[in-house]
Amino acid sequence: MDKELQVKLLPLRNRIDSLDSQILELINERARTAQAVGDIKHAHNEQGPVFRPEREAQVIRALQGQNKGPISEESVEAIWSQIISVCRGLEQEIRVAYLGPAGSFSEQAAFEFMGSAIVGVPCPNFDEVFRTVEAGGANIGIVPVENSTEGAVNRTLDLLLHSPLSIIGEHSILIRHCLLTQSGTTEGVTRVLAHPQALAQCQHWLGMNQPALNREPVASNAEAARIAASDPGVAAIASDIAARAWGLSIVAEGIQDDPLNRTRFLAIGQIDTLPSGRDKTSLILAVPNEAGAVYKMLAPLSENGVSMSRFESRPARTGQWEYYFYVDIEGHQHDPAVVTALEQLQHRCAYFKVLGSYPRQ
Ligand SMILES: O=C(O)C(=O)C[C@]1(C(=O)O)C=C[C@@H](O)C=C1
Repeated sequence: MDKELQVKLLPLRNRIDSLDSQILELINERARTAQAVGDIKHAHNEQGPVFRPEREAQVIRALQGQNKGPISEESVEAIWSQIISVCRGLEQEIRVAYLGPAGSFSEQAAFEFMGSAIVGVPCPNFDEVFRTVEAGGANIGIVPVENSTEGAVNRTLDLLLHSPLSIIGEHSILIRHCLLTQSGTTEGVTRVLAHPQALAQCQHWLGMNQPALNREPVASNAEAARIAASDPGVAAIASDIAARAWGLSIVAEGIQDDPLNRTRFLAIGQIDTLPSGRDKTSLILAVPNEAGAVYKMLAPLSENGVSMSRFESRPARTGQWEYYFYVDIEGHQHDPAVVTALEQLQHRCAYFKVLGSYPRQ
């Protein structure tokens, strides 16, 4: 390196070394303090959850509020999610279940939401994610609930209906699909495998660029990558992370029809999340199949100034054109306006379930 450049850089690098030493000492002090918090939690209630989603959201939002830059608010979130993850991991080993195998978007969402200091529990399907968390094999589950191109993930909605678990958080990620094969070309390839949602999200691109490939649905994109890794006649639609995980080559990147394709994931668990100051509450409702019933059912929300941010319906499978309505509202179920609205709403519904309140992303 040029001598003059070295002379200029040296004091700045020395300063960075000294700052890093201070940051390291402070992070370790923070970790020891979190361990002390953990000791108190364990002493008070052996089964008590170490993971407090509302507290983590408050810590990050407070720091974003104090941040004077030049680092961005997203960077504050990324750095402190990781610091908190490590502190939490010292308090207790946190197991997180999601749809595997390695390299799935669910895995990406799990590690982004919970940080790297977790033990991943990949599951073969969404039912198994719920079952694993319900049975205590994992503390948290991560499941997709909606995609910006394809809409609701119906299996997740159906599982939420009967599960005793609560929604404790949400996290959305950008979905970038790639076409993957062993060779990096589609020569000799006859089939393309992917999760049905991914096939739907790439249908236009496939029609224009790979019309000869037979499209076949499988349980997950990562599963498609796993199969492609052992069969040169198979292409998979999956992430670049899956390409690395399964030793595949990328034929084409960003093949989803919508370049801003996002999927929102829910964190599910057995925790009663407290108000964080900026929350959402998810409900499942049903009313008899009568004129104006849905309108009447929802009136208590607007009457109490509670905003609805999502409304989705699923057939109740009674053969009577009856539906379950999946409704997200702003606020926490303990907020006074929400308490009143939910009390009134419950009286108008044939079915009423609070899926949980959790910090808004
Ligand atoms: O405040 C707590 O309850 C902690 O356990 C500390 C801490 C943190 O590192 O800030 C870690 C885990 C919890 O999910 C919330 C916050």
